[in-house]
Amino acid sequence: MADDGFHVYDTTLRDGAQQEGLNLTVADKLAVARHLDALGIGFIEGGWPGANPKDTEFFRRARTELDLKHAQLAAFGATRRAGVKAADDPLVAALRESGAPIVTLVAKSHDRHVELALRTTLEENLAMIRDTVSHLRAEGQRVFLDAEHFFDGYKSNPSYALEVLRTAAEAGASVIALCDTNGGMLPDELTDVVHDAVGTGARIGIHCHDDTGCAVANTLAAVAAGATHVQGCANGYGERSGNANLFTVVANLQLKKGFDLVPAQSLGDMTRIAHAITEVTNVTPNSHQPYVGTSAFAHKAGLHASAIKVDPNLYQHIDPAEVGNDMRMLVSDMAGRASVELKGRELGYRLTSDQSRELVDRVKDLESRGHTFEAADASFELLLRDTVSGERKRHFSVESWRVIVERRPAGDIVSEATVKLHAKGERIVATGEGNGPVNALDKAVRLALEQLYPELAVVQLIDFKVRILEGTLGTDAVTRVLITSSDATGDWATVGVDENIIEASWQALEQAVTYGLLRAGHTV
Ligand SMILES: CC(=O)SCCNC(=O)CCNC(=O)[C@H](O)C(C)(C)COP(=O)(O)OP(=O)(O)OC[C@H]1O[C@@H](n2cnc3c(N)ncnc32)[C@H](O)[C@@H]1OP(=O)(O)O
Ligand SMILES: CC(=O)C(=O)O
Repeated sequence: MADDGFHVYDTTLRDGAQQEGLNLTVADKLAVARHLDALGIGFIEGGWPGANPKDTEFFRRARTELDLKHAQLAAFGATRRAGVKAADDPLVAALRESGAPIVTLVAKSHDRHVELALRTTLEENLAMIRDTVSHLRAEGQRVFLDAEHFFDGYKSNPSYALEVLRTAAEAGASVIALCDTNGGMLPDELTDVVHDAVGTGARIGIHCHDDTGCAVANTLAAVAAGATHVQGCANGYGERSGNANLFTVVANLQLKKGFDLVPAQSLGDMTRIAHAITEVTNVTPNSHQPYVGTSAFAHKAGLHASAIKVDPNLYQHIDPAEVGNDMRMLVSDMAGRASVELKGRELGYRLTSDQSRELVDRVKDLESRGHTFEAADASFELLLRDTVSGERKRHFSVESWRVIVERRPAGDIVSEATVKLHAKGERIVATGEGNGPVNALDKAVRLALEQLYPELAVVQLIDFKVRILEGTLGTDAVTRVLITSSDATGDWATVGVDENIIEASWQALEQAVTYGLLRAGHTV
């Protein structure tokens, strides 16, 4: 087989789908395949046709519905069963009929598995590999082989494990991926085994699971030892602790090791694609995921910020733009002047050194009382504006608020809030009813302000989190409320803290409305 360059092989739709809680429809699988293709991935394993109707359907629909620009599809399946001809095995037939140009066969390479799981002889296992590979090759398909449990098999019986590789290569498999199926390997011991496998002359690939937290490191070690085909899953999805995170592997090889795996422009789309895939899989994105996580370039420590102010490279291993991510400053009690100055710049403000110092002091003081600004960007921006202008400026002021919670004779519980506000020279009294006190307060404030500020109609309260914090400085426990609000173009979070949960909610609500009005262009 002519050398077709280094392979990046994705198995999200097969091994990734083996993750607990991940369940993809055929339409989801087609959508993920399109995202991976847009990233420039070379091979996409679509599933195991014949094993379940969904995967069979995926390959049928892929023929007409997938217009892949970069990737080739691979169908995954097992070697023929013991004692059966490859041509007569129905699961092998499904691979043949999948229409995929490539078949990836999983084969046993661990003597104990052959004897205990397949319940056949070592010779028959080699025959199963030889027959199935040659049969599919004769049918015009390219064959890759996943040598299951290769590393554990090598420890148990190295000559047999290597014989599996030779047999597959001689029968026409163009790549043999060494699988760390149980995910128990560490990079140093894996390297030696990969060297021996490369020594057989077969083209070697690598497929690692993350049970030791080393799947990416093991993949890179295998490449250093001569593997030229890497397998993994989007966002590290996979059975148990997951598979090697293919996005991390690709970014590491391309940005650190000089491999030319995907177009630079596509690499710059990696963060967007990683998140788009989480939308399809409905798995909460891991904010700490290397390269593409929202926290991957988020800086909290004051000392880091002060160095970043001089040169971002001092605390970043790459320019986040290379993978389509952004640097973010987090403001908290670990901030220093540089942190708030950079955060201010991010928000479009230039702070003087006195203003930065005052703002840091206010942040540290408020955080010591339970506020949290890294989770409440909008509250931080309001605090920054107050600091810059030297006074607390709001679109409205509050004379008073009151909430009544009533259990009615029928058993339903209704909350009623009354607010008395001053805005644009008017005194406004409004009452709102809701299913809880905060809902009632929210309705009352809107009712009071919507006539003066009609834009509030699109502002919605979308999340409300309450946390009871231990008392500090000898005080009783206090309540922290975080509110997330949204309008047509985005969302923002605000924080309130008080011993009384309704007062804490009110503070967060009042800031949420104020910030919503600023977003709508109402300056104060
Ligand atoms: C390491 C990996 O992740 S490999 C991928 C694993 N993925 C999956 O298992 C998901 C899809 N699997 C399935 O849908 C089903 O397991 C099927 C359709 C493949 C097989 O289903 P069943 O026929 O009901 O059998 P079962 O699931 O119990 O599997 C055991 C059979 O597979 C055989 N088998 C196991 N591994 C292999 C192999 N590498 N090559 C050939 N046969 C194998 C066993 O010998 C056993 O055969 P037997 O029934 O003749 O004794
Ligand atoms: C084939 C495969 O997924 C494994 O051995 O882990």
